[in-house]
Amino acid sequence: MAKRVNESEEAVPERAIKKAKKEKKHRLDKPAAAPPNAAAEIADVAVAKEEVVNGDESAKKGLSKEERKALKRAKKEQAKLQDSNGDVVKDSGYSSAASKEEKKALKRAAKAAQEAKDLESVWDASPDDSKPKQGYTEHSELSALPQAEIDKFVADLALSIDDPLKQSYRPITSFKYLPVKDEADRAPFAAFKSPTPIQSACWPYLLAGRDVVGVAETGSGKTLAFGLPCIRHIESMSRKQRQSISACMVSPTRELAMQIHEQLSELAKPAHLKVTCVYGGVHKDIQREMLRGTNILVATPGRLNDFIQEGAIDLSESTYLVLDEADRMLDTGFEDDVRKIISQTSPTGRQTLMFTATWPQSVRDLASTFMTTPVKVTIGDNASGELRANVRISQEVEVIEEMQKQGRLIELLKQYQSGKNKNDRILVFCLYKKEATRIEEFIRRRGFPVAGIHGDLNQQKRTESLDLFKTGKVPCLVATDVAARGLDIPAVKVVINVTFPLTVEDYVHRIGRTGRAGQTGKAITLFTQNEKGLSGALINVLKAAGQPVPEELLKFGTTVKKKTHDAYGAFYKDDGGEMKKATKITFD
Ligand SMILES: Nc1ncnc2c1ncn2[C@@H]1O[C@H](COP(=O)(O)OP(=O)(O)OP(=O)(O)O)[C@@H](O)[C@H]1O
Repeated sequence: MAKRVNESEEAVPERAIKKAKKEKKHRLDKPAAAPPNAAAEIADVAVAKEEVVNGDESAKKGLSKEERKALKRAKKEQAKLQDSNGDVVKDSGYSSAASKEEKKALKRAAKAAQEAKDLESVWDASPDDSKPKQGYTEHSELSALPQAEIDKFVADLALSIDDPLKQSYRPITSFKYLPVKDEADRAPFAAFKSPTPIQSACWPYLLAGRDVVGVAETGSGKTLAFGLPCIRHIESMSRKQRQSISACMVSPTRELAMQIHEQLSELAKPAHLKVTCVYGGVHKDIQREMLRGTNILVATPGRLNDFIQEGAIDLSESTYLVLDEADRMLDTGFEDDVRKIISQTSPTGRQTLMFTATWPQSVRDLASTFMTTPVKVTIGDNASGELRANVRISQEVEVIEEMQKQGRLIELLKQYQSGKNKNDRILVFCLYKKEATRIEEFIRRRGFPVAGIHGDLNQQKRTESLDLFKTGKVPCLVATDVAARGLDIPAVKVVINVTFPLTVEDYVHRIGRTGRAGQTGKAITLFTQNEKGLSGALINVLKAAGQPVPEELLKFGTTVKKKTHDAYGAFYKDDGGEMKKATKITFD
């Protein structure tokens, strides 16, 4: 069961505190005459705290200013309470003076120290000193916020955090609570008001060096959620450690890899780290040249494995591994490639991250085999990670006949791309490459400026089409599912699904190209008899997002069938590596 953050605060093990209390009880001659009062309690906590902290300066750093002060006060008090034999000589009245806040602060202090120890044990999986020693110190002002404020934040944003180690970090509710070495490190966030929910919930755990599965709606800032801690991870390394590729981020499509590369390069500027992108469909020579001095590698799996095989890339020192669109990466089409990649990364002390908007049951077990006690962060009142679409997208489903589709598409384009909306961006999805070519031609013939992106086009043409669409020079783009995941294209007003995708997960990603970064969006789906096997799953997605479910769709049935095709993932696997043929379905 997922636990809401901070709910488990009381459940933090305070073994050291208990031990100190026990020893103290033993020492006292008159335990019955000196029942534990607040003063003794506080002193005990202080003793325990000291026990935990003393041997470890870094743990001390885990305390806020307030916590340190409270600790000092408690220690002083304890000294007053004991004579040279260690016996209690008087009740100083501290119990009444000791405020609840101080007790709370001490508890948090003990917890912070314990967490520092726990964390160390996570990193101690690597016995040598060649791995980064990460640590996360909660900003003192964040620690000082009343718990009620944190609880409200968690409830309002529906953050759900399931942490087997129960570290219960407070979400980083504001950029000012983000630990930075230098104020310049905040520059990449200058345009943003506050961290998105997935960023605020994940950052503390990622900065602390934990493995994380992050599930949050499309367009919710997951790239920075895993990108920022990556920079910090490498900054915590010695110069020598940084000489190899320290971090590797894997993405299912070339365009998404390029986009991650672009964002990470911005983020890495203040730290002077080099980010390089390798993907299929272009000559290897230039990419090979670019690899020298790389700190962070962004790649598609096939090209990455090619380079590993020929010895141009060595991931043996990579201790930060991200699978973006993780469910896609772990599905049949990519699983073997991903296994190979993971087997090449550092076997010890590796931090493994998986991010996605959809987290089907079918990949969860496999994912856990690559991770160490991962924290699962889910956003959106969806602790179990059910399939959910972004609720700011209004979804319309029209059940029609196959032969009516083209006519209806033109009607929709006329409706949404005329008058003052002439330049509104519309993304049209098809299922097959040949279908995309045909639809693109059809739209062009009807007088609409249009571009296309799919696997039959060479990379230059794909990049060109995407640029034309991104910059608004061409307001309509026809795409296959190569464009379904991750692409962050500004102001896509409408997504039209001419043919439904193979999975409802892909549907959620396709429509997620609109309504990004807090904006609203619209998705129109033409649904035919041919896709009726997916009607149940689609109905669930519509209902969960509070969207209307047409009667005609209900007629197809509400049963959710198990995913049947192993080709999921192999379908648009599109990098330069060896292409694995889809096993059950063949595509044109
Ligand atoms: N804290 C923030 N506040 C506002 N906008 C943000 C913030 N962080 C990131 N963004 C912007 O939100 C947009 C979407 O981010 P991103 O592409 O990382 O989403 P995503 O969650 O990875 O989406 P998808 O699931 O489709 O891959 C980007 O334009 C990004 O610049």
